[in-house]
Amino acid sequence: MDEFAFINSIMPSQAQQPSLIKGIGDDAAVYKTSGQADQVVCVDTLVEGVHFRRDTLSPYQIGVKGLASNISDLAAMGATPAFYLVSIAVPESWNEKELREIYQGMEELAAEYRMDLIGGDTVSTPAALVLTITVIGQVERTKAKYRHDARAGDLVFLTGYVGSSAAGLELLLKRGRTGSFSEKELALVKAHQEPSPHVEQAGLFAGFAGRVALNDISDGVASEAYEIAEASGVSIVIGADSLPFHPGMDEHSFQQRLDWALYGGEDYVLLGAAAPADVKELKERFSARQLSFFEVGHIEEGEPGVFLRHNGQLKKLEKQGYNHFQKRR
Ligand SMILES: Nc1ncnc2c1ncn2[C@@H]1O[C@H](COP(=O)(O)OP(=O)(O)O)[C@@H](O)[C@H]1O
Ligand SMILES: Cc1ncc(C[n+]2csc(CCOP(=O)(O)OP(=O)(O)O)c2C)c(N)n1
Ligand SMILES: [Mg+2]
Ligand SMILES: [Mg+2]
Ligand SMILES: [Mg+2]
Repeated sequence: MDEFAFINSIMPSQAQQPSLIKGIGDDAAVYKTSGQADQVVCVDTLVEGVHFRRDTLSPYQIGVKGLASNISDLAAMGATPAFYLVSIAVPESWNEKELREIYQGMEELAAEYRMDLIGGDTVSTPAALVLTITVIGQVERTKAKYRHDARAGDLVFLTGYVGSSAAGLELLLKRGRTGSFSEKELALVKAHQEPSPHVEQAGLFAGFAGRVALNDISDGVASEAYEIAEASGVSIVIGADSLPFHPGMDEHSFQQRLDWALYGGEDYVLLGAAAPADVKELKERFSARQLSFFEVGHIEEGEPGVFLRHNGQLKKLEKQGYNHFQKRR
């Protein structure tokens, strides 16, 4: 069984509510309200042993990363975060101080975006700690950005470095979070532990009149590019030499950096596509705010697929990346 095939199998065939704009199939759901804004909602879970271990994230960082990864899904729709709800399942091995630290991590990030905690649930569990966060945000009516909006002729872009989180995770799995790291290594470790969701960037996309397709990088560039390709019915070509890597990865081989970027995931930067003239305009707007914007490829007509241009050759990539059910039957 495959995670994505499972999700497809449970997708309702039609909506009951006329206010629904987008249900399952993008980073978050979008629905109309009677006001000026459309509402945007999504939920994501962190599981001990799957998304973190006690030796990869501190309790504070579990809170930060849990909320950051959710806010990132709102950003991938062009939305501004507003509210969150937290469900926590706690095994006996976690004490009250640690739980408070998890909440402190969420609170500090929430304060940056003026988000309110408005509810949740607290239960016990026999084994691993599970943190499930629902976030709610808004976007100006009809301005949400979708994976299905890429067209042949578009340029493909990224709003930040890719591969850093996987590189940081590898360091953490080797040395643990109390290990010693050089300054460069620490930047990678932090990218894994405390990612910054691209909310300001989301605002620039939402405020842009042109068509933009967007997705955030949770499972790796290859997998997220496939999601845009499949949703838009297009073929994506990515230039290996155009992928932006953190200088902390300089001493690793190019192949290693490429693998981390394409298949590592958890970078929580935005991957998108827009027409060349619009990309030029977006680039200027990003530059004026001193935000990164990297052109990494283009869109062609054809069967949905993702290709990597490397050393003058074009290679079709597998839809590989982090897949929760990959090893199951
Ligand atoms: N168990 C589930 N039940 C209903 N919808 C789901 C379930 N799991 C995932 N989805 C939906 O499937 C889509 C893809 O999910 P996912 O790959 O987790 O997105 P993301 O990587 O942006 O978090 C989203 O629209 C999500 O809401
Ligand atoms: C201890 C540990 N092992 C492995 C990973 C790598 N990892 C776990 S989940 C994941 C993918 C992202 O999580 P997911 O639940 O798929 O987020 P979503 O796509 O729903 O946003 C990755 C790369 C990790 N973060 N920590
Ligand atoms: Mg996402
Ligand atoms: Mg998800
Ligand atoms: Mg995933």
